Amino acid sequence: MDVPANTFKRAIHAGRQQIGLWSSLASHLSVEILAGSGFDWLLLDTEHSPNELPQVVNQLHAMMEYPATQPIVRPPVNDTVIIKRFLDAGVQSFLIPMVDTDDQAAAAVAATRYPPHGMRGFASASRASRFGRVKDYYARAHEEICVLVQIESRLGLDNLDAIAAVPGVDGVFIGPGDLSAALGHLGGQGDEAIVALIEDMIRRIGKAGNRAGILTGDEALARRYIAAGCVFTAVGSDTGILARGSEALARKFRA
Ligand SMILES: O=C(O)C(=O)C[C@H](O)[C@@H](O)CO
Repeated sequence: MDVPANTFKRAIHAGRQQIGLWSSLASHLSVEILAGSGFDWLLLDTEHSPNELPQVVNQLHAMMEYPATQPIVRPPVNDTVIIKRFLDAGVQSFLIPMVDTDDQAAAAVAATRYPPHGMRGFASASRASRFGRVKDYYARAHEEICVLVQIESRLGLDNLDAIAAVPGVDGVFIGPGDLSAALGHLGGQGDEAIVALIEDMIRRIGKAGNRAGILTGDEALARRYIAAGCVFTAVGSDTGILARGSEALARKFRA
Protein backbone atom coordinates (compact mmCIF):
# COMPACT_ATOMS: atom_id res chain seq x y z
CA MET A 1 0.00 0.00 0.00
CA ASP A 2 1.36 3.46 -0.95
CA VAL A 3 1.20 6.72 0.99
CA PRO A 4 -2.21 8.18 0.00
CA ALA A 5 -1.67 10.78 -2.75
CA ASN A 6 -2.45 14.37 -1.77
CA THR A 7 -4.08 15.53 -4.99
CA PHE A 8 -4.87 18.94 -3.49
CA LYS A 9 -1.19 19.60 -2.70
CA ARG A 10 -0.14 18.50 -6.16
CA ALA A 11 -2.80 20.64 -7.81
CA ILE A 12 -1.92 23.90 -6.05
CA HIS A 13 1.79 23.35 -6.69
CA ALA A 14 0.90 22.91 -10.36
CA GLY A 15 -1.07 26.19 -10.20
CA ARG A 16 -4.43 24.53 -10.86
CA GLN A 17 -7.31 26.46 -9.28
CA GLN A 18 -8.93 24.53 -6.42
CA ILE A 19 -12.48 25.55 -5.49
CA GLY A 20 -13.51 24.68 -1.96
CA LEU A 21 -16.24 24.94 0.67
CA TRP A 22 -16.07 25.60 4.41
CA SER A 23 -17.65 22.95 6.67
CA SER A 24 -18.52 23.95 10.22
CA LEU A 25 -21.57 21.75 10.90
CA ALA A 26 -19.39 19.10 12.59
CA SER A 27 -21.39 16.35 10.90
CA HIS A 28 -20.13 13.37 8.93
CA LEU A 29 -23.50 13.25 7.15
CA SER A 30 -23.35 16.83 5.87
CA VAL A 31 -19.68 16.31 4.92
CA GLU A 32 -20.65 13.21 2.93
CA ILE A 33 -23.35 15.20 1.12
CA LEU A 34 -20.93 18.06 0.35
CA ALA A 35 -18.14 15.70 -0.74
CA GLY A 36 -20.33 14.58 -3.65
CA SER A 37 -21.08 18.14 -4.79
CA GLY A 38 -18.08 18.68 -7.05
CA PHE A 39 -15.77 20.81 -4.88
CA ASP A 40 -12.03 20.22 -5.02
CA TRP A 41 -11.67 20.55 -1.24
CA LEU A 42 -13.65 20.80 1.97
CA LEU A 43 -12.33 22.71 4.96
CA LEU A 44 -13.19 20.73 8.11
CA ASP A 45 -13.09 23.47 10.71
CA THR A 46 -12.22 22.75 14.35
CA GLU A 47 -11.41 26.37 15.24
CA HIS A 48 -14.78 28.10 14.81
CA SER A 49 -16.89 24.94 15.11
CA PRO A 50 -17.86 22.43 17.85
CA ASN A 51 -15.90 19.87 15.81
CA GLU A 52 -13.50 17.55 17.66
CA LEU A 53 -11.03 14.84 16.62
CA PRO A 54 -13.41 11.85 16.83
CA GLN A 55 -15.94 13.66 14.67
CA VAL A 56 -13.24 14.64 12.18
CA VAL A 57 -12.25 10.97 11.84
CA ASN A 58 -15.88 10.17 10.95
CA GLN A 59 -15.83 13.04 8.42
CA LEU A 60 -12.64 11.66 6.85
CA HIS A 61 -14.34 8.27 6.53
CA ALA A 62 -17.40 9.92 4.98
CA MET A 63 -15.22 11.57 2.28
CA MET A 64 -13.32 8.43 1.23
CA GLU A 65 -15.92 7.56 -1.45
CA TYR A 66 -15.24 10.96 -3.11
CA PRO A 67 -11.43 11.16 -3.64
CA ALA A 68 -11.80 14.12 -6.03
CA THR A 69 -12.75 16.20 -3.02
CA GLN A 70 -9.89 16.50 -0.58
CA PRO A 71 -10.25 17.23 3.18
CA ILE A 72 -8.30 20.08 4.73
CA VAL A 73 -8.47 20.31 8.53
CA ARG A 74 -8.11 23.56 10.43
CA PRO A 75 -6.85 22.87 13.97
CA PRO A 76 -8.00 25.37 16.63
CA VAL A 77 -4.43 26.59 17.11
CA ASN A 78 -0.88 26.16 15.80
CA ASP A 79 -0.01 23.44 18.31
CA THR A 80 2.36 20.49 17.81
CA VAL A 81 0.36 18.07 19.96
CA ILE A 82 -2.97 18.85 18.31
CA ILE A 83 -1.44 18.63 14.83
CA LYS A 84 0.19 15.27 15.77
CA ARG A 85 -3.18 13.82 16.77
CA PHE A 86 -4.79 14.90 13.50
CA LEU A 87 -1.81 13.51 11.54
CA ASP A 88 -2.12 10.12 13.24
CA ALA A 89 -5.85 10.17 12.39
CA GLY A 90 -4.89 10.41 8.72
CA VAL A 91 -5.18 14.14 8.03
CA GLN A 92 -2.82 15.10 5.20
CA SER A 93 -3.72 18.77 4.65
CA PHE A 94 -3.81 21.47 7.31
CA LEU A 95 -4.88 25.09 7.47
CA ILE A 96 -3.03 26.52 10.46
CA PRO A 97 -4.75 29.62 11.90
CA MET A 98 -3.28 32.91 13.10
CA VAL A 99 0.31 32.55 11.90
CA ASP A 100 2.04 35.87 12.52
CA THR A 101 5.74 35.18 11.93
CA ASP A 102 8.06 33.04 9.85
CA ASP A 103 9.12 31.22 13.03
CA GLN A 104 5.49 30.28 13.72
CA ALA A 105 5.11 29.08 10.12
CA ALA A 106 8.31 27.01 10.44
CA ALA A 107 6.99 25.51 13.68
CA ALA A 108 3.79 24.46 11.92
CA VAL A 109 5.82 22.71 9.21
CA ALA A 110 8.07 21.05 11.80
CA ALA A 111 5.00 19.71 13.62
CA THR A 112 4.25 17.65 10.49
CA ARG A 113 7.78 16.26 10.03
CA TYR A 114 9.45 13.35 11.80
CA PRO A 115 12.91 13.90 13.25
CA PRO A 116 15.43 15.09 12.21
CA HIS A 117 13.36 17.51 10.09
CA GLY A 118 10.76 18.19 12.74
CA MET A 119 9.24 16.94 15.96
CA ARG A 120 6.24 14.88 14.93
CA GLY A 121 5.73 12.13 17.49
CA PHE A 122 6.09 8.50 16.36
CA ALA A 123 3.04 6.21 16.35
CA SER A 124 3.68 2.57 15.40
CA ALA A 125 0.36 1.78 13.69
CA SER A 126 -2.04 4.67 13.26
CA ARG A 127 -4.72 5.33 10.66
CA ALA A 128 -2.20 7.59 8.89
CA SER A 129 -0.07 4.58 7.92
CA ARG A 130 -3.21 2.51 7.42
CA PHE A 131 -2.23 0.66 10.61
CA GLY A 132 1.19 -0.28 9.33
CA ARG A 133 0.07 -1.36 5.87
CA VAL A 134 1.88 1.57 4.15
CA LYS A 135 5.38 0.12 4.30
CA ASP A 136 7.49 3.27 3.74
CA TYR A 137 5.13 5.63 5.53
CA TYR A 138 7.65 7.24 7.91
CA ALA A 139 10.13 7.99 5.12
CA ARG A 140 7.57 9.38 2.66
CA ALA A 141 4.66 10.78 4.69
CA HIS A 142 5.92 14.39 4.36
CA GLU A 143 5.71 14.21 0.56
CA GLU A 144 1.92 13.99 0.77
CA ILE A 145 1.36 16.40 3.67
CA CYS A 146 0.19 19.91 2.82
CA VAL A 147 0.75 22.82 5.22
CA LEU A 148 -1.28 25.96 4.61
CA VAL A 149 -0.85 28.89 7.00
CA GLN A 150 -3.25 31.76 7.71
CA ILE A 151 -2.28 35.40 7.68
CA GLU A 152 -5.04 37.25 9.54
CA SER A 153 -3.40 39.87 11.75
CA ARG A 154 -1.46 43.13 11.30
CA LEU A 155 1.75 41.36 12.36
CA GLY A 156 1.10 38.57 9.90
CA LEU A 157 0.53 41.14 7.17
CA ASP A 158 3.82 42.84 8.08
CA ASN A 159 5.58 39.45 7.87
CA LEU A 160 3.81 38.20 4.72
CA ASP A 161 6.91 37.88 2.53
CA ALA A 162 8.93 36.10 5.23
CA ILE A 163 6.06 33.70 5.96
CA ALA A 164 5.52 32.93 2.27
CA ALA A 165 9.22 32.07 1.94
CA VAL A 166 9.30 29.47 4.72
CA PRO A 167 10.29 26.03 3.35
CA GLY A 168 7.45 23.53 3.64
CA VAL A 169 4.67 26.14 3.57
CA ASP A 170 2.56 24.97 0.64
CA GLY A 171 0.09 27.85 0.69
CA VAL A 172 -0.74 31.12 2.42
CA PHE A 173 -4.42 31.65 3.24
CA ILE A 174 -5.72 35.13 3.96
CA GLY A 175 -8.30 35.23 6.75
CA PRO A 176 -10.54 38.07 5.66
CA GLY A 177 -12.65 38.29 8.79
CA ASP A 178 -9.88 38.44 11.36
CA LEU A 179 -7.61 40.50 9.15
CA SER A 180 -10.27 43.12 8.51
CA ALA A 181 -11.08 43.21 12.22
CA ALA A 182 -7.39 43.67 13.06
CA LEU A 183 -7.23 46.59 10.64
CA GLY A 184 -10.22 48.41 12.08
CA HIS A 185 -12.84 47.03 9.69
CA LEU A 186 -14.65 44.56 11.98
CA GLY A 187 -17.24 42.80 9.80
CA GLY A 188 -15.94 44.74 6.79
CA GLN A 189 -14.43 41.93 4.70
CA GLY A 190 -16.10 43.53 1.68
CA ASP A 191 -14.91 47.09 2.31
CA GLU A 192 -13.07 48.26 -0.81
CA ALA A 193 -9.94 49.12 1.19
CA ILE A 194 -9.84 45.56 2.54
CA VAL A 195 -10.61 43.99 -0.84
CA ALA A 196 -7.83 46.00 -2.50
CA LEU A 197 -5.42 45.02 0.28
CA ILE A 198 -6.31 41.34 -0.12
CA GLU A 199 -5.77 41.54 -3.88
CA ASP A 200 -2.33 43.04 -3.24
CA MET A 201 -1.56 40.32 -0.67
CA ILE A 202 -2.54 37.63 -3.19
CA ARG A 203 -0.18 39.13 -5.74
CA ARG A 204 2.64 39.39 -3.16
CA ILE A 205 2.20 35.74 -2.15
CA GLY A 206 2.48 34.72 -5.81
CA LYS A 207 5.56 36.89 -6.32
CA ALA A 208 7.12 35.14 -3.32
CA GLY A 209 6.68 31.87 -5.22
CA ASN A 210 3.91 30.61 -2.97
CA ARG A 211 0.19 29.98 -3.45
CA ALA A 212 -2.61 32.19 -2.10
CA GLY A 213 -5.92 31.08 -0.64
CA ILE A 214 -9.04 32.87 0.57
CA LEU A 215 -12.62 32.33 1.71
CA THR A 216 -15.50 34.49 0.56
CA GLY A 217 -19.18 33.78 0.08
CA ASP A 218 -19.43 36.74 -2.31
CA GLU A 219 -19.21 35.45 -5.89
CA ALA A 220 -17.97 38.76 -7.32
CA LEU A 221 -15.20 38.94 -4.71
CA ALA A 222 -14.25 35.30 -5.29
CA ARG A 223 -13.83 36.04 -9.00
CA ARG A 224 -11.78 39.17 -8.22
CA TYR A 225 -9.48 37.20 -5.95
CA ILE A 226 -9.10 34.40 -8.52
CA ALA A 227 -8.26 37.03 -11.14
CA ALA A 228 -5.64 38.44 -8.74
CA GLY A 229 -4.01 35.00 -8.58
CA CYS A 230 -5.72 33.13 -5.74
CA VAL A 231 -5.06 29.39 -6.21
CA PHE A 232 -7.26 27.76 -3.54
CA THR A 233 -10.55 29.56 -3.16
CA ALA A 234 -13.36 28.67 -0.75
CA VAL A 235 -16.58 30.10 -2.15
CA GLY A 236 -19.03 29.49 0.69
CA SER A 237 -19.89 27.48 3.77
CA ASP A 238 -22.28 24.70 4.77
CA THR A 239 -23.79 26.88 7.49
CA GLY A 240 -24.32 29.75 5.04
CA ILE A 241 -25.93 27.52 2.42
CA LEU A 242 -28.23 25.91 4.99
CA ALA A 243 -29.26 29.18 6.65
CA ARG A 244 -29.84 31.22 3.49
CA GLY A 245 -31.36 28.32 1.54
CA SER A 246 -33.82 27.41 4.30
CA GLU A 247 -34.83 31.06 4.74
CA ALA A 248 -35.46 31.41 0.99
CA LEU A 249 -37.63 28.28 0.95
CA ALA A 250 -39.65 29.41 3.99
CA ARG A 251 -40.26 32.81 2.40
CA LYS A 252 -41.77 31.13 -0.67
CA PHE A 253 -44.68 29.89 1.46
CA ARG A 254 -45.13 32.91 3.68
CA ALA A 255 -47.97 35.31 2.83
O1 LIG B 1 -10.55 35.29 9.32
C1 LIG B 1 -11.39 34.65 8.65
O2 LIG B 1 -12.33 35.16 8.02
C2 LIG B 1 -11.23 33.17 8.60
O3 LIG B 1 -10.21 32.64 9.01
C3 LIG B 1 -12.43 32.39 8.15
C4 LIG B 1 -13.44 32.31 9.28
O4 LIG B 1 -12.79 31.83 10.45
C5 LIG B 1 -14.56 31.34 8.94
O5 LIG B 1 -15.21 30.95 10.11
C6 LIG B 1 -15.59 31.95 8.04
O6 LIG B 1 -16.18 33.05 8.68
